[in-house]
Amino acid sequence: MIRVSVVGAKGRMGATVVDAVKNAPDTELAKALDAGDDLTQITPENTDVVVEFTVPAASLDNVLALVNQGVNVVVGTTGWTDEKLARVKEALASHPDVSVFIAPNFAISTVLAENFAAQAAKYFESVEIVEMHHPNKVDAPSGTAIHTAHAIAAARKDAGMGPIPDNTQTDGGSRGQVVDGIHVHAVRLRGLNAHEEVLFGNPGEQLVLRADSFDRSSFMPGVLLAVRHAGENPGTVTVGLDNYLDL
Ligand SMILES: NC(=O)c1ccc[n+]([C@@H]2O[C@H](COP(=O)([O-])OP(=O)(O)OC[C@H]3O[C@@H](n4cnc5c(N)ncnc54)[C@H](O)[C@@H]3O)[C@@H](O)[C@H]2O)c1
Ligand SMILES: O=C(O)C1=N[C@H](C(=O)O)CCC1
Repeated sequence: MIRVSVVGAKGRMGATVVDAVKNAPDTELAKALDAGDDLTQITPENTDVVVEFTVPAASLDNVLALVNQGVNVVVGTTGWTDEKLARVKEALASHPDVSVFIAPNFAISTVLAENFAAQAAKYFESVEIVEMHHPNKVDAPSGTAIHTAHAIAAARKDAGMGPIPDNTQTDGGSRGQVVDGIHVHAVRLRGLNAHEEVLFGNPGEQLVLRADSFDRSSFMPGVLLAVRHAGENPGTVTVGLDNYLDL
């Protein structure tokens, strides 16, 4: 049995992970901790891997503490930047037996949509991203949309494409946030969970890639997949569930 601890266990995602870990045939719950709890309770003696779903402001410190305690970490919290990733790599250099895995999105549909978007990117002049989430979400744009924008921008750059055409002369904020040259629009609407559309355009044609997570259960197969792979690449940080899919 894989012994899994959950940090952020009282949150929407953390509580769903606790149930998934209890119900999977090959995992068992070790510790379930939330804000204010002492993370030093989690040790390699009681835990094989920690799943961390908290808030962007707390996640880096949690991951650093857990790495320093010698346990593998699977992270779903958003807000990761190159600077934060560099801090994790630095910590792993002193703990070469530990691995960290971060996924902006654990839903298979969304991971596939992002992969398809990266493939489509070089064939379309225009692209914009619309992400739509429940109104309790604290960050915008979503970590997934930022990750998708970077993947599309990298594919456009590899293909030697120039800037996306846009003759907007005045913008009162209505064109969204520009991430790596790509406009990203965030919708917060009661009734939604987590949804993303990537709109591609050429003269006379459009391609729309859309992924919908209607329920948090959509993330659990991906979380369990990452848990089962935890520790495979010790001393490294891996980003993206696509690393564990046959794409
Ligand atoms: N990767 C994915 O597939 C995926 C899916 C859904 C949500 N998310 C992300 O996961 C994060 C959590 O989302 P949520 O909807 O569960 O949020 P939430 O607000 O419901 O839960 C966050 C939990 O973290 C706890 N917390 C806050 N600070 C803490 C700390 N320092 N130590 C321990 N626990 C702490 C809070 O008390 C709360 O219980 C967000 O960043 C969200 O964007 C990622
Ligand atoms: O509900 C959330 O919050 C989600 N956050 C992630 C993001 O910001 O991309 C993944 C989807 C759900």
